[in-house]
Amino acid sequence: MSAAPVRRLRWTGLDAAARAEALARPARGTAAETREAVAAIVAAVARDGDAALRDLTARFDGVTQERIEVDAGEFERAEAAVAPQLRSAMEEAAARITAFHRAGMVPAYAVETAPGVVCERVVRPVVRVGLYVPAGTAPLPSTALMLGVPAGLAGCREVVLCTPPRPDGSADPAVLVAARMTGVHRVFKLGGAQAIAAMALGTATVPGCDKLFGPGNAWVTEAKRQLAQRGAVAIDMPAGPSEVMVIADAGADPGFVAADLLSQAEHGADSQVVLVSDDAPLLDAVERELATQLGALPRAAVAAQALARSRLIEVDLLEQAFAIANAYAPEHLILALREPRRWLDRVEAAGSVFLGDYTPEALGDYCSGTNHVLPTDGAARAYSGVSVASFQNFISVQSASREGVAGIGGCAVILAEAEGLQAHANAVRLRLQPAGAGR
Ligand SMILES: NC(=O)c1ccc[n+]([C@@H]2O[C@H](COP(=O)([O-])OP(=O)(O)OC[C@H]3O[C@@H](n4cnc5c(N)ncnc54)[C@H](O)[C@@H]3O)[C@@H](O)[C@H]2O)c1
Ligand SMILES: N[C@H](CO)Cc1c[nH]c[nH+]1
Ligand SMILES: [Zn+2]
Repeated sequence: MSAAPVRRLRWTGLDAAARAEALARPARGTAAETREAVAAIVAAVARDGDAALRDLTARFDGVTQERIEVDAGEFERAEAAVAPQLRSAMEEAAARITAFHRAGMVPAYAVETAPGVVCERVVRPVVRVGLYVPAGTAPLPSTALMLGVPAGLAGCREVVLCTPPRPDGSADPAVLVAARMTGVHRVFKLGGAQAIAAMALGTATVPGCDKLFGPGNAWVTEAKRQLAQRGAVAIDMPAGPSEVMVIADAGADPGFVAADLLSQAEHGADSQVVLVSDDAPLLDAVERELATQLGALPRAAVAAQALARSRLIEVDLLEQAFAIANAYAPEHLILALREPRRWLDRVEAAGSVFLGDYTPEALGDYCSGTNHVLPTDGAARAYSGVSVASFQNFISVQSASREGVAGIGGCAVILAEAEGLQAHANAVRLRLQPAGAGR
């Protein structure tokens, strides 16, 4: 397969409108069509529960389901089907994901903010969580690790996982092994918007969850958005089609850069890959490498479609590249630069950053230890990737002694009266009276 023509742009020559257009994510299919299709799927699941799940799975996955939930026999068959080498790679990855995520756990704390007044924050797991593991174009057992490990560290009481069925009606064995490895309690063979609706709304078979996690295609992401918007469930973040932006200088290896771009392009036709460089010869060399490497990929057809919607941007100065990256807020940002750490302070919005020529994004996808469930579509401006905290609630607690309220109560009374909220003022003032005075 020959390389798809990747759009090449010179930043300096673009006016404001052309720059905005250059950084806009291309519309996926027709967005309105996706919105309407998802609304209909959600309405069907709300109305008909399991019957709708069976219909929709037949329609979109081509599978007629007797049983939606994975049973003990299927888990056993999965354990037997997964090669020992794959199992130990998953164990190795899970250990590093655990190490990184455990180190980032936020502790409870307490502060005496005034004599006799103690303010605390205690940490509790979200009780029932729903994980989505994609398996449309490729089953992603690594996503089961990325979600299962932090859910386990948080101590969630019920961890439910949905993943699309294979054509024979079974779930991907490696996804099942990863689910078991991380302590997931129940697995359902459901994909797409119907899986999200089932976990958000609950059906006779699938328990309704408090919060949903995980990436997915346009239907999955839109279902999460719609269900969160109507208050049916909380969600982690918008985590849609994969994206990578590479900022490369003249010293970057064009082969490495092309390989990193293709590694995200192969996820799906709607993946976004963008290269920004201050070196025209590097951009030329990457274009040539893309053509060569693409031809050898089994998923060349998918990657070529993604490349056709992506771009190579030439800038005058690397400073401009960082302004572009912060405006675009990519899911993944690779700094293929000679002194990448020196530039890190300039990064304001990105899901995950990869420093230097020897840190391919694929390491973060699988086994460096960081999470690969990350905000897409510019959501990295305000959202962070999944962490243990995503699976926790942080509850503030305070206690004041009689002396404590005596010390700070006057402050509350003044503020309450300024807001015209007399009952608030009374609730404090009553406690400021000497013991037994009029009570
Ligand atoms: N942002 C992240 O953190 C992150 C991480 C991993 C993967 N991803 C992305 O996740 C996505 C996975 O997508 P996928 O498609 O391979 O798997 P998926 O599991 O997300 O979607 C497959 C499901 O989509 C449903 N579907 C298919 N066609 C449909 C239609 N016409 N109408 C309604 N529903 C339909 C089916 O029910 C099917 O089970 C990719 O885009 C990948 O880039 C993102
Ligand atoms: N790159 C994806 C996140 O955008 C994660 C992934 C899973 N497997 C391979 N890659
Ligand atoms: Zn990937």
